[in-house]
Amino acid sequence: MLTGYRRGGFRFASPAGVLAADGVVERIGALGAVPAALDAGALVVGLIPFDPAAACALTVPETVRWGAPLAELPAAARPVRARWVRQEGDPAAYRDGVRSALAALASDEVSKVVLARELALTADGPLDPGAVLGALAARDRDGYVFAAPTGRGDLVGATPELLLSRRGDLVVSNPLAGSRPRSADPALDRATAAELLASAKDRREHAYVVSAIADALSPLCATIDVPAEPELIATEAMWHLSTRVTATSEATALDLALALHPTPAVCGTPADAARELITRTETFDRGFYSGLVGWCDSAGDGEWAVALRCGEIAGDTARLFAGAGIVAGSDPDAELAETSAKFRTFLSALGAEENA
Ligand SMILES: C=C(O[C@H]1C=CC=C(C(=O)O)[C@@H]1O)C(=O)O
Repeated sequence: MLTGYRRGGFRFASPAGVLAADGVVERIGALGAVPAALDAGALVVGLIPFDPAAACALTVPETVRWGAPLAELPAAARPVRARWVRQEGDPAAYRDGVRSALAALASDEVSKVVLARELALTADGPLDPGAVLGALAARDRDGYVFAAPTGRGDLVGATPELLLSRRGDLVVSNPLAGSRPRSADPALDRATAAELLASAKDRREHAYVVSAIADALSPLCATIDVPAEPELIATEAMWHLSTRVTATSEATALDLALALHPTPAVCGTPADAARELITRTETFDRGFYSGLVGWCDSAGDGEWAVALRCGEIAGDTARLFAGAGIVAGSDPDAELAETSAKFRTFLSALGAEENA
């Protein structure tokens, strides 16, 4: 179901199952144009950008199929056989950006900001987004693996972060923030995880996200449960601090997700000052990276993941994105290393490595 992805389609694999949507009944280019009511059984699927005022890439698809979760299927690893001819990125500029963010933090302009960088890889021929999707799905059986058209190309990724799901009236939001790269040495890997869980700086970075989510959800929910302590979760490349917030609400999954987006896991605190600092510091347009990817149905059920660990594939180029939360006490070299580690899953699916 996943590798059959073609431009104009939509694929979204979550721990609940795989959604394959194809064909277009209606294209929705702005959040204000999302139909207030859908025909029974119809879905809205696609991408919402980091900047909610920018154009979105949502559709009401013609056909919708659901399949078993990836974790229940055999993993068919299929590396993308591309010959890479060029790689462009500017790690030094990222480090400088972190330094200016630290100055903004010191002057109390913001308490947290998430800064991202871009890595562009060029192959000697056209890339197949369906093959990249398949390679990511073979490596990540438990996360949210997706492909969707952006207008310029296709955004393909494997994100660990669920912004929000709603089934019936049960709402789940699972923010992540505070990270360490994993290690191939099991003892070092366990020690790194324990160090992350005990790190006051990372707990602060995480707490900004959890409290923003609790504040935004509370007025829209009849009940809400916010665990007091974060837990650890692992992807192939990263450890993260994670908090699973549960709530009950009658609002739709899309309305709830929009009330949260962008959280301090991708923007910062306070949000307006952080967004301004991001615009001033980052040298590229985030587009759909750190936006939302998912679906909502006519009953208001749905799942929206944060579009991270992803790349936009257009022709022979893959543009990858990764960011890291900066708070007082962050170290520019460590944040750069964190973004490199976050690139790793996508790069290994491409059969590539970051040039030092
Ligand atoms: C912004 C990204 O990650 C976010 C999600 C999890 C952990 C994060 C962190 O520890 O900085 C980020 O807030 C990214 O992967 O590009």
